[in-house]
Amino acid sequence: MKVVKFGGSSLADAAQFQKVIKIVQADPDRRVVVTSAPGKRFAGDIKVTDLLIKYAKATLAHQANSYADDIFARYQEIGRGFDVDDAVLADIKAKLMALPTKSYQDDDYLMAAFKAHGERLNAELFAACLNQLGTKARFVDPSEAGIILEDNPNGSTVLPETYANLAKLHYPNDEKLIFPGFFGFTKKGAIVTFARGGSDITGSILARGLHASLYENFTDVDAIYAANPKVVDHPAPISKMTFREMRELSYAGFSVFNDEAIIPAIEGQVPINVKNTNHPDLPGTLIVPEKDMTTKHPVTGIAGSNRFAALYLHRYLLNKEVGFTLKILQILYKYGVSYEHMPSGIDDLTIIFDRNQLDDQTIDEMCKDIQDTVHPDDMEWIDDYAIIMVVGEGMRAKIGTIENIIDPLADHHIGVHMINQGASRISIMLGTRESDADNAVRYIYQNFFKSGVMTADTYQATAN
Ligand SMILES: Nc1ncnc2c1ncn2[C@@H]1O[C@H](COP(=O)(O)OP(=O)(O)O)[C@@H](O)[C@H]1O
Ligand SMILES: N[C@@H](CC(=O)OP(=O)(O)O)C(=O)O
Repeated sequence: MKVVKFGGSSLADAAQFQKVIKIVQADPDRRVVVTSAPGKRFAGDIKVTDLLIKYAKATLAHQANSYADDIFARYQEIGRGFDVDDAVLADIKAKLMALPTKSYQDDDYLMAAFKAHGERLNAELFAACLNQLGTKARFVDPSEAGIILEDNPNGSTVLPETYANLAKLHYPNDEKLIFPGFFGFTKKGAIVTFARGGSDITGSILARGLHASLYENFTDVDAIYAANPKVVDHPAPISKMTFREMRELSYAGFSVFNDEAIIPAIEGQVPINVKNTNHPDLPGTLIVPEKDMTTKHPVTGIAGSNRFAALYLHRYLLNKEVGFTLKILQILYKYGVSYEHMPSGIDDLTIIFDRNQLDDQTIDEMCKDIQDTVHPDDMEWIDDYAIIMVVGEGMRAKIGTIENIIDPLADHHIGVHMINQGASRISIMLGTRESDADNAVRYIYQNFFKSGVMTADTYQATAN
């Protein structure tokens, strides 16, 4: 049995729905389908999830608005394209209109419930379209399947009982089960969502919980490429990579697959196949537990992400001082802030944060507290910090990779603030200024893939 997930770009309108339905019908093993909310139809379009966020904010601000009509228009266009029953569309409209009238634990839970309706209504509509075309399908609510998540409304994680519940779920041979992605329920029954891009996580949880033989993840690119195609022109496609490589690359900016979504697949050892809805016959990228790696090709991919900020601290004899780091960690704990990395030198420490979890007021108060508590000689908040991650299982056995990463950056006068080739032996992490990040990815890519180090063609040939 295969679990198959379709992203927002694959379900953006009736024409895309048509392609997805053909894919689902083409393979009887595709028995469990996960849908995202309708995504962008063209550059500059707005995803339904983003419209729902605006709708929630307007509701919280008691502002009159027409977002429910705008959102409904997206579903109506799709439903009309398949002649679905008027009652199905009327039900979608009623659910959208009713959202502001329901009661919620607090504003964050309201936001989660609004957002979740993007996938919920799309899954209901998708099931209706399949049935209309004669393919038996049933919408499955996450509460019915027992997808139980932590009490964290907009960045939740799965609880272990979900897997015990999924073990009891029956999936018949003659009926497709259609699950909405992105959300689940708390033990108290409130809707909570994963972080943005979290429909990938739902697919992965179902693949693990239902012991799928494959998790197919359909999107709008032919493969996962060795660099983001929006940064590097025609990057080399990756035909096969390991779970660990994907985890590191998605963490550092390969947004094609959510970084948390890899975890359930690893736990269940379910291979993932990322494929293109618009070219379903192409093989895409296969993500597997282990792969054969020749030492000739150290790098699989290069990712860059601007979502970071850093706090740099300098104090002489830092290495001799007992409890310096502990005091800082206690301050982070007090503000409920987690850190991503903490590279250090003899007298220096840099703490790298995910900028998305911090507001300006928290940064000010936290920095003041650190200043007053540990009295550093020098302290700097770097708001425009980027992380570049160069990843490849082949790096473990290859000496000299670091030169091929650093040299092109030095040649182009790109400052590197941090290099970390620590615990993970399959990646090297660099810190740069945000404005340098895209160029850093381009120059490193060129050095490995376009010069004598490795070409896109030889890379593909060996990866196959
Ligand atoms: N290394 C990469 N390879 C392929 N796509 C990438 C990569 N890095 C970033 N992307 C982006 O990820 C996008 C697909 O992810 P996403 O927009 O979340 O799709 P979906 O709507 O299917 O969920 C691609 O269109 C591409 O712009
Ligand atoms: N619709 C949600 C969840 C998601 O995973 O979407 P997509 O598959 O379009 O990335 C979002 O936009 O965050």
